[in-house]
Amino acid sequence: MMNEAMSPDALEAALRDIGARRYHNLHPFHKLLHGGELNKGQVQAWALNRYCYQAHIPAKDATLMARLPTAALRREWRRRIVDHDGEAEGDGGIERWLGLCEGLGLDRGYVESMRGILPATRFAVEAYVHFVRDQPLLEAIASSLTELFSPTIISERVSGMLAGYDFVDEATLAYFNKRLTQAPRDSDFALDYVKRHAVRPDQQQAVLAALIFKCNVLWSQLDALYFAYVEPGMIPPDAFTPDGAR
Ligand SMILES: O=C(O)c1cc(C(=O)O)c2c(n1)C(=O)C(=O)c1cc(C(=O)O)[nH]c1-2
Repeated sequence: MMNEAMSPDALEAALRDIGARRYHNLHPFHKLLHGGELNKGQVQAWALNRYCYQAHIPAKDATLMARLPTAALRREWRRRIVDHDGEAEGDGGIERWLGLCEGLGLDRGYVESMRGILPATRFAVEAYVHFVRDQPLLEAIASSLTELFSPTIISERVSGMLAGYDFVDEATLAYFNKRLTQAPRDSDFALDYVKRHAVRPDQQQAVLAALIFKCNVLWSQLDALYFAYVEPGMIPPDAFTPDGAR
């Protein structure tokens, strides 16, 4: 534990160092996904499970927004909810994620029901929602900072998947185009907030821990996918089975 406060820039460097060592671009499942080395069933399993994450993000952001003290902060944060839910039926990131799932041949109703989600996916996603609901606001905001690192992985993913899979095209991956502008806008705001408000050493250690927690939320979802659909291939009862009965 450090006893002295870091400068805002040193704090940013420490946050970025966490991303460099723990962000989910480093996970073996992502390396397979982006390298074109998975089969269609494995890519379907990824999209299906990630739907659970996407679908919970607006709930997470609504609980965070409820605790923001000013109209200016709430206005800023509410854009995230609109980005995911859209302004109208048929619009927004969740809809685009469903489009990705359908483009991969999954049934929309099956995806939305979340019946085939891995138990560990659900636990990880719920842990994130509960963390943001229950922890101090500063830590809740800091937990979104994985998005600082997402533009790089999204670019790698889109080019890797287009090159690697004949069952994927640009329309299927449309979700990611918007994220390339939304994520930097959101993470710039959150980073600025954290640098201005995490001034004491205990606050700085808490925001670093929050980012580590969030990296673990993302990492453990990929562990579960790897264990069920790559090796040793242990699919839990009632979870999605590629080409199998649903
Ligand atoms: O494709 C990715 O690897 C990736 C990563 C992350 C992230 O780092 O948490 C998010 C997203 N995508 C994403 O699409 C998204 O909407 C999102 C919201 C959040 C958040 O914590 O509020 N993270 C992410």
